[in-house]
Amino acid sequence: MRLGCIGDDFTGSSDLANTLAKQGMRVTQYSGTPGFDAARTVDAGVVALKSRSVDPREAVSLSLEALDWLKTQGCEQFFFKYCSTFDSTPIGNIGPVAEALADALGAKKVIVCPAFPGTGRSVYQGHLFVKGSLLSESGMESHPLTPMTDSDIRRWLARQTNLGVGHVAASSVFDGVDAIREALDKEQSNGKRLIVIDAIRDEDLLAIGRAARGLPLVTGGSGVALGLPANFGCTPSRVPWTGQQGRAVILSGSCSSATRRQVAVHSARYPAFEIEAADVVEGRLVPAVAAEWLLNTAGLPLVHSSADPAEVAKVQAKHGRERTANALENFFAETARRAHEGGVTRIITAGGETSGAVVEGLGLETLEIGPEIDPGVPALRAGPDLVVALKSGNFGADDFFEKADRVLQG
Ligand SMILES: Nc1ncnc2c1ncn2[C@@H]1O[C@H](COP(=O)(O)OP(=O)(O)O)[C@@H](O)[C@H]1O
Ligand SMILES: O=C(O)[C@@H](O)C(=O)COP(=O)(O)O
Repeated sequence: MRLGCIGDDFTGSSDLANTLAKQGMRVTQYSGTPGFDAARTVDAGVVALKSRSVDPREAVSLSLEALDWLKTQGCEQFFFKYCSTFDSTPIGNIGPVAEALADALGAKKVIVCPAFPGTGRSVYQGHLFVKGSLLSESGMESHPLTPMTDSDIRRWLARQTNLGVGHVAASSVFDGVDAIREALDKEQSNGKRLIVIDAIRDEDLLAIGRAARGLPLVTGGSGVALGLPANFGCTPSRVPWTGQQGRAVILSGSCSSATRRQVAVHSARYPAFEIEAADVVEGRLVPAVAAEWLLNTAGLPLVHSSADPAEVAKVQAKHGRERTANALENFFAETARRAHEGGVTRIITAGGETSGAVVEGLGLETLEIGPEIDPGVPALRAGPDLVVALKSGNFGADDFFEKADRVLQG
């Protein structure tokens, strides 16, 4: 293994794995830090953690454990993957984890770059934009767990860390690899260790990737990983895939705008079961009921709790943010387990936390990376009789669910 990656959620990890696989690396995604050695054929290992929304101390300890394992697998460079919308709170977890990894690796200048132009995320003058809106006006300001109310990544990150936060401006990035290296060195000599870099286009990310050659630690969205495989001699290639026949279901616990559109489009054509969060938290609706409905419903059935921000706020005010999230995540995990037990062979999930809960609930240890369904979302093989797609909240076209199932079938 040459590139060791730590993802702060499961959809994000598959997004990163997808980028690396398309650029020619042989990639495996692991659910949590494995208790076994990676296969010798793996070039890049992605340890998926559910560390985005936990206590910062837990996130640091999970990430350091993953780092230790990746080191023992022989990695030469490490990548910390977080969301292209920089999902975090004023106290973490991006800053604390990046700081701990930098200290553990003795990294003196660490790139921070959430840009992912393929999905409309760009960083300019240290500010993050999502499809033409500032991050704080993109809908992310009302995310159920990590509301992003400040688009200035430098300012937001500085609240989370004791390390100096620097910046490399677009003008240096446009001037190419040497200018980027010079700008990083300058920030380092000014005492800045976490350095936000502007990036607007894929070519910017490729240049940043080349400039990152030899740096022990790189952090960002999957975009900035675009240029890393070339540093290891890899070239873009077609990702092999054998499809999976059988029955499919969709589970969505994402309340992001893109998912809500996808849920609306899918519900107009296929059976859909909308669950009320309060029914789950208060125990009126149990997974057995949802699983039975899925197993008795033909077509491409969808179970979802993808409510709008006002409804989310209402249930959170009554039951608390964490309690509501945990109840729903456990609900989806158990529903998935029962559906798989009942013979389902293709599972499509929407939402990072939701997907993490489902993958852990199903006990899936490793995921092999297949072809891309929509930007940032690959098909994944979890075992001889199960394939999955883990869709990030704001990724995917409006007809994503139908399309995902076609790709999973092969
Ligand atoms: N109707 C709802 N009300 C409150 N919280 C919800 C509702 N539906 C889902 N959630 C919770 O909101 C969080 C959504 O996060 P996630 O699954 O990561 O989606 P996304 O990828 O869109 O951010 C999860 O913890 C989920 O359990
Ligand atoms: O970088 C991204 O945007 C994604 O890979 C990702 O991490 C999204 O997270 P969720 O929206 O919580 O699924």
